[in-house]
Amino acid sequence: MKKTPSPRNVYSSQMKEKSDTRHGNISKNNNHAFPGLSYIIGAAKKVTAIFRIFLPRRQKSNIRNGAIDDSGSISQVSRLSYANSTDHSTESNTKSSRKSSCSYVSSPSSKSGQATAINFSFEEIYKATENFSPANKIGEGGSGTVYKGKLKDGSVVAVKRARKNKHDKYLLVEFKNEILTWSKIEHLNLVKLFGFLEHGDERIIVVEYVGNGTLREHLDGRGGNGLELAERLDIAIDVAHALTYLHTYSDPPIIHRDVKASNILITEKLRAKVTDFGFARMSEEDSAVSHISTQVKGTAGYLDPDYLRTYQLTEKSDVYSFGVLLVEMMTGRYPIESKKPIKERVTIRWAMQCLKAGDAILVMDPRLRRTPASNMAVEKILRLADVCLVPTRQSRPTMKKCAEILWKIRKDFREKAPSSFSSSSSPASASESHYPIGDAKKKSRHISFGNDEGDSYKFTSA
Ligand SMILES: Nc1ncnc2c1ncn2[C@@H]1O[C@H](COP(=O)(O)OP(=O)(O)OP(=O)(O)O)[C@@H](O)[C@H]1O
Repeated sequence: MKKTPSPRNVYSSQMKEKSDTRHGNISKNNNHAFPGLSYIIGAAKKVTAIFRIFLPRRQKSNIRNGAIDDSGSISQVSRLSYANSTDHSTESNTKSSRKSSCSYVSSPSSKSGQATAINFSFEEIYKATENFSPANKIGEGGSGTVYKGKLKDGSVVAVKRARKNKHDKYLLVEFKNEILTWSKIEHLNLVKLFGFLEHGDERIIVVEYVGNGTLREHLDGRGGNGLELAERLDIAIDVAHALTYLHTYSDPPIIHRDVKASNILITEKLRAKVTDFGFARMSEEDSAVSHISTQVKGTAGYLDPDYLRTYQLTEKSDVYSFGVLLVEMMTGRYPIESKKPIKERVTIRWAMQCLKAGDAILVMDPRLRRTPASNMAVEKILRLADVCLVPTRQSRPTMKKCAEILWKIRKDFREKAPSSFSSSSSPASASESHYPIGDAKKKSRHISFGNDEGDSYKFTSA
């Protein structure tokens, strides 16, 4: 177990903040015993030909947008890790087609189950994206710009080009961390890494293209018509599977640290793939180490308060973020709604209060069709969210348990509303009535998920 410094000291005097209000990512560095060093070095040793690791030497707080204090108010804070510069000059590199300075790799088509990532050349990347043609631009994130590309073997890929910042070595550390972590991952519900390019101040990641927008866009109705409950349940289960794989079946276990609706990409069949491993952390080799004391990173509104308080990172921080995500999926709201009345601003707080008052129906996304079966399913999903969100991490379920509970909810919902799973599903109409939710008054944290016959999953929190 790592020795943890006093969070108070770190907060009071050793954090620097910088502002970028577009994003909500948070990164707070505890550098007293910065285990990132040992982690990166350890991980680097394990991979045969590896990156030269640049270790952070200074302390900083990296918070991209709003953080919530105990009273639920939002303070403007920022993130340093990715720079503001939009300098994407291609000229300096257009003549270069040499391989990048990172040389770890193998073929993306390898079936060995080993980590795979191609070390792309500039030439390949330029060809794939037609010189980063604006016509191929598909998105812009806190870390840079994303382009659609086509590799010479015909694979369609997303090319993520990091924003340049020569002065911030954290960018490089994060980039290398992302490649190292991502290259170890292979799961249907996780976006696959194809390769990377790192040379000078140019940092590019090439990943599987998932072309149907983000979950957040779907919830906003920007892609499709807002997702039916059955589709949301399938997506929640996909995310639970992805996180179960990372926590339980990947070697070493991986904590994603930035689970949020905009990091979940949706396929044409409305299934989910989790992306973005910029903040992910691998657990130490030593299985006795159950948590890591580290920089606090994540996104405002999704961040585990226990992690913020103690700097101890465990997989239960992802479980907390997953709880926030479930609430987001059931309500359609963002985790922080700064334009709503005060009591509704922090969506999880508002939703959980309504749930406990027996009014889960009030928080249900107005786009969702109201039926007795869907009302019941939403209530059960919110109860699962409630246990994911308990303040003490030990009391939260594992992701595997969350997946099992969601399967059961889906099975019951399918039995009660088979038509919800057919193609005839349509969004709620304003005229459809609201049905009361049965058993909504349960206030105990000891909850059961199951059918009326008592066939249930139980989870008891503290
Ligand atoms: N693999 C992909 N396939 C298709 N589109 C993608 C892919 N990855 C990202 N995008 C698109 O690019 C946008 C920006 O993605 P990116 O991961 O850089 O940023 P973000 O997750 O929104 O922000 P941040 O990096 O600050 O968390 C996404 O919202 C999505 O629309």
